[in-house]
Parts: sequence; C-alpha cells; structure tokens
Amino acid sequence: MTQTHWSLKVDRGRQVWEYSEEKKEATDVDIHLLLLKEPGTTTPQGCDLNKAQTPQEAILKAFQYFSKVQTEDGHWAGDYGGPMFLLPGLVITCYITGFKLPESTEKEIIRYLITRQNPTDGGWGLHIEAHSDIFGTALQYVTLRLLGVPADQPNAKKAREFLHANGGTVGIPSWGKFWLATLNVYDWEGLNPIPIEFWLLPYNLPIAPGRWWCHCRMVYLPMSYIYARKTTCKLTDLVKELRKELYITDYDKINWSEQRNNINKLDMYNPHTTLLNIINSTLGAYEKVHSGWLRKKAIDYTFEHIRYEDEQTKYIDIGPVNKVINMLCVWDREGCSPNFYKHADRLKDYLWLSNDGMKMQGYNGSQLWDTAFTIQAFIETGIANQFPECMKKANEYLDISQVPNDSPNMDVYHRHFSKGAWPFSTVDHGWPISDCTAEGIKSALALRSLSFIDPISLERVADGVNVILTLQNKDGGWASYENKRGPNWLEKFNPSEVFHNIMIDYSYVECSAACIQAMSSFRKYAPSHPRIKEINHSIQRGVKFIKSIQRQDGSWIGSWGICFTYGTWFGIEGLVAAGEPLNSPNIIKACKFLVSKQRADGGWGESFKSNVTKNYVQHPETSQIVNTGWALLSLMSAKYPDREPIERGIKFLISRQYANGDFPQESIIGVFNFNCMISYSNYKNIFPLWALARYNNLYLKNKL
Ligand SMILES: CC(C)=CCC[C@@H](C)[C@H]1CC[C@@]2(C)[C@@H]3CC[C@H]4C(C)(C)[C@@H](O)CC[C@@]45C[C@@]35CC[C@]12C
Repeated sequence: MTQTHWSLKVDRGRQVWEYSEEKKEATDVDIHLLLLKEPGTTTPQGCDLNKAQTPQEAILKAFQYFSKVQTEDGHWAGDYGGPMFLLPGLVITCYITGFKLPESTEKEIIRYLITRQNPTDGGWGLHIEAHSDIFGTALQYVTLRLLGVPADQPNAKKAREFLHANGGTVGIPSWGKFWLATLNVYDWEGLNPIPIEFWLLPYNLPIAPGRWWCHCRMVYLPMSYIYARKTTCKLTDLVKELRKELYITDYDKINWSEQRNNINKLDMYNPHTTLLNIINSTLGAYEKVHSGWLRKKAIDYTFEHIRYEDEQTKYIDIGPVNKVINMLCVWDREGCSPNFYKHADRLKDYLWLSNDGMKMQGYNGSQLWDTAFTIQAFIETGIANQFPECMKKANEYLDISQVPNDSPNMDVYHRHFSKGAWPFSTVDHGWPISDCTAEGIKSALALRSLSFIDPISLERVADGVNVILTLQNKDGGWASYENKRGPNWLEKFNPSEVFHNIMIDYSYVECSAACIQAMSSFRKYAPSHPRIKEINHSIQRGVKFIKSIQRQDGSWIGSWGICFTYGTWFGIEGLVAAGEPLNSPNIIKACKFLVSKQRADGGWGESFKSNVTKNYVQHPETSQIVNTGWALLSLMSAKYPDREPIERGIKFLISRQYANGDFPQESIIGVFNFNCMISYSNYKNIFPLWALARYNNLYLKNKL
C-alpha cells in the first residue's frame, strides 16, 4: 500500500491538491500524478508488467492503464506547468497583501524552485527547459527569499552570483519590472508607462484594448490599474535586504528612468520597435501632466472590468497572470474583503503538485482539452465498449463542461458568444475557445458510436457549431478565443520583450483545422441541418486558408505545440476531414516533409527551438513519442502509400511503452507566443495510443 500526505481532490473539473498531516492511502491517480512509484512499475487493477509485443497488446495495455487514472469526475488531470514567471507573481501578491499560504504549500514551492534551478549557473529561465536569464532568476530568487530562504543558503547564494555576474536585476524585462516595483524593490520610474486612460478609447479606434488578444487585454487591464495606483509593498526589513541583494550598485544611486528600455540580452526575444519607443517617451511626458479627473475615471472604469472578469470566471480569471494581479487590485480597492478571499481560495486551482514540487500552472488545468483528445483516441481503438464506466464518466465531463450561456453585457466587456462553446479547462472558467469547442464537438459526436452513452443532444452540439461559425475570420481561418479584431501592425506595440504575437488574436492552423474537422463531423450526423449551406461554405473558406499558410516545404508551423509536427498534423487532418483528395499536392507535400524529418530510430522528435526560431530543429537527443504520434497520425490520415516509415514509427512507440502500459514523460511539448514552453503531461498517454489505434485499423484490422 502506497501512502501519501498529498491527494488530488476533484469537483466538476476543479483540481485541488490537499495536504493531510497524517499519511493516507494513495489512489491510482495520486500514484500516477506524483510518481509515487518508479514510472512504469505501478499496476492499477487490470494492469500487469508483461511488456507488449504487438501493436494490439500495446493498445490494450495503454487503454487499460490510462482508463485507471481517470479522475472521479470523469476527466484526466495532468501537470500544466512549465513557465517560470507565474509562481513569483502569486507569492509576491501573497506577501504584499499579507495572505499566508499553508506551510505545506510553501515547503513544496521551495522544493520546486530548488529542483528546477540550473545546477551549472544557478539561474532559472523563462520555462523549465530554457537557458537562465534575469527574468527567471531574479523572480525565483525573490520568491525563495519571500518564502523564508535565507540569503546565505547555497541555492540563494548561487542564484545571486548569477544575477551579479550578469549585471544585476536592472535589465529585467518589463513584466519583471512590474512585479519588482509592486514589491518595492524596483522604482516605478524604471517602468515605461502603462497608461490606464487607454481603456477609455472608443472601440472603433484600431488600437482600442477591446481589439487586443484577450490574454494581452486581461493582463494589461489590472497592470494598468496597479500602475496608475502605484500599489506598492510596505518597506519591510526583507524588502530593504532585497534592494541590496538584487543589484550590483547602491539601490538609491540607480538612475531608474534610464532602465525603462534596459533589457538584458539574455532575456531579449522581441525587441521594442522604434514606434513603440517613441510612444513610450510621449507617454512618459504625459504621465507628468496627466489629468487627475480622467485618471480617476479610468481607474473606476478598469476596476469595473476587473470585477466583471472575476465574477464571470468565479475568481479563476482567464489565466495565471491576471489571476494574481486582479487579486492585488481587489486588495488595493477593498482590503481583505469577502471578494479578496474568493480570490485567495481560487489560488489553489492554479497550484499543481508533481514529483518536482509545487508550481503555478499556465491555466487552471487542461481538463477539457485532454479529456476530448482521450475520448477520440479511445474511440478509435475500437475497444471503448469494453470500458463502459470510463466512457460514461468521460461523457459526463464533456456534458457538464459545455458553457450554458453567453456572458451578460458581452459587448460592454468585449466578450464573444460563449453559449454552446467548450472551454480549455472547466465550465467555471468558462472562456470559450475555438478549437476547444471543436474538440468538444468532435468527441461528443464520436461518443455516439457507443450504445450505452447518453449522448449530448445534436441541438447542443449545434450551439457549439454556431460559436465556431461566428468565430471564423475574414481570412477564412480561426483564431483562439475571439475573432481577429485588430490590424497586424498592432504587433508593433508589443511591449513584452519576451513573447511574440501577443497583441491580437491571429488565425492559426490548429484552431482552423480543428473547426473544419468539427463541422465536417457535424454535417455527417446532421446532413439536413438548416445551416448546412453555411457550414459547407465555411469549411471551403477554411480549407483555402489552411492551404494559403502552408509553407514552401509542405509543413505548417505550430503555435501551441512543438512544433512543425504539431502544425502539420492539424494541417493534414483539416484538409482530409474537409474531403480534400489524398493525392492533392498540398497533402503529398506535407507527407513528404514529415517523412524527410524521420530519424534513424524510427521516430520523430523536435526541439522547442523549432518554435523559438520558426525553423525545424531536431531534438538534441532522441525521438519523442508525442512528436512521433502526431507524425504517424498525419501520415495515416493521408493514407501515405509507403508503409515502411509508418511501421518504423510504430515500432519506436512500442519500444518506448512501459510494461504496465504507461509511457515515459519526455521533453516539454507545448508552447505559447513562440518563446514560452508549457507541459502537457497527458499527451504521452494520448497520442502514442491514438497512432497505434489508427495503425491497427488501417493495416491489421485485428479485433482486439
Ligand atoms: C499573457 C501571457 C503572454 C501569458 C499567460 C499564459 C497564456 C497566454 C497561455 C497559457 C495557456 C495557453 C497556452 C492556452 C492553452 C490552450 C491553448 C490551445 C491548446 C487550446 C490552443 O489550441 C489555443 C490557444 C490556447 C488557449 C491557450 C492560449 C494561451 C495560453 C492561455
């Protein structure tokens, strides 16, 4: 019997890691997620340790194992960590507001930071696999110190040495400057202005915030509030010590206004444009003369939007960055009010425990996303009917996660329709996403092949299709949460230095292909639906868009996964689902591209540098099971005529499967804004299984 202090509690997708003083018996889910036993050695009921020899055995074992680590409420939970710039915001907010995290949580956070420290140079980077930089190192250093780690503790000392050897913290990117200024260890003069009056601009101006990508909008909303209010931590003894530790010169002698555009070269990925620098200087001058009346009006206005976002998401908020800044805003406005405590309670939704310690996730989980893919992979095996309880629970999760209504006063708060959409994580979060809605539709329809399922009605599926239809952009593609609302040149104002493409929501191959697939599937189930003409037309436009962004070499670049294998998987599946002939030049070229990237070990493996550089970069070590899964799914979807590369890929996957049916966790596989990587720990169980299932159906046709 395996014992644990920590156990995952779930409720309608909400995930909270609970600590108990006394050790309790660990569930299969806890053992799987916390790696409480050597990976590959656990045997939940029905699993054994006889390694699979054939594709069919591999499928059965993979299904059996993964079905046993489904949570009680029907979803698959996993680690959605990776970025290193999130946890510091949470800890700094707790410190400033005086909200004390439980000691058990603090201990696990410290363990995480120490585990993830670069042992060679003592720093941290933008994400767990990135090179060390100032953003990562200064923020983790501050976090350790706020959690009580003394300055002379070896890990802290080493981190400080890294900072000092690289010029100190003055050259931290703007989001780091923001957090340090709130903590009172960076002067507000050292920041370019974050003008709150912007929020009062009318929507018909192309630069109005309502046109920005929702993540950018929802981060700069509370940031501009805090900047306007200059919400700053008290000058405690620890703050005074940090002022000494972070810099190589005397804090009081730093020329702060000269630091506004000082970004360390280790951190720089997206340099400011000249236009942005000119605007920043102008805004700097405006700051000195701004109207007090207008500022107050803007502060009240932004707080009303912050409150709306909090209430619509039950205080989860759209993402980890605005989550904690909104919490700070509520504290600034109301002190430790009931709303402040609603925020504090939802911090738990972002804190994820794993074998490396406790981190802040990039979202409140990836529940719906992972569950929708799992359902589709399971159905494609042809043996889902042997797992009725698992499939029924997955269907229930899908059912309760569909967003029931539009948000109130959508226009005022710049929200898109959400009735009928699926979110990425939970219904409480509720922000609709194009491709999550698409995967929700695809999996809801796929479940209809199982006689024991009480399926989601076609009316409700049509509500999802409606959201997709409304989200199609003028270019024929689909963006992530909303339509593309602003011009491309808005990107010239991107102030973030570390991310690409944050200003507006662009059309992506992933989102577009998923929407095409969902509508193609829907028209099979509802061929005489009143909107069928509209759907057909939308699919055609989508196909044109996908073809228009295919690269010369036949690939598509991925924006949310690493990288070309991910994008190309979507590109091919989208075209095939729409009915594109398999001998079309687009499909042939895409397959050729994939085959040209196959490695000697039979698999495919990309480095995260593919995303960063926007060119295919082979993984420095070996093939990766998830990249291999995507490449194989693509080739088989296109019915690639040569079976040999496919067989080599399948052999590679089987060779990597553990004897118990689980698969190893390899390199990080997700990404956002080209430069920051994010973990999808369930992908290792989903995509190899899905590829094996397709292989069996295509070539072996063996009943399992
Ligand atoms: C505001 C910034 C720059 C940082 C905060 C992080 C978030 C922007 C991103 C963290 C999770 C992301 C990646 C989110 C996750 C799901 C994807 C997707 C797989 C559904 C994809 O296909 C569409 C875009 C995603 C919603 C994502 C957007 C960006 C994040 C929220």
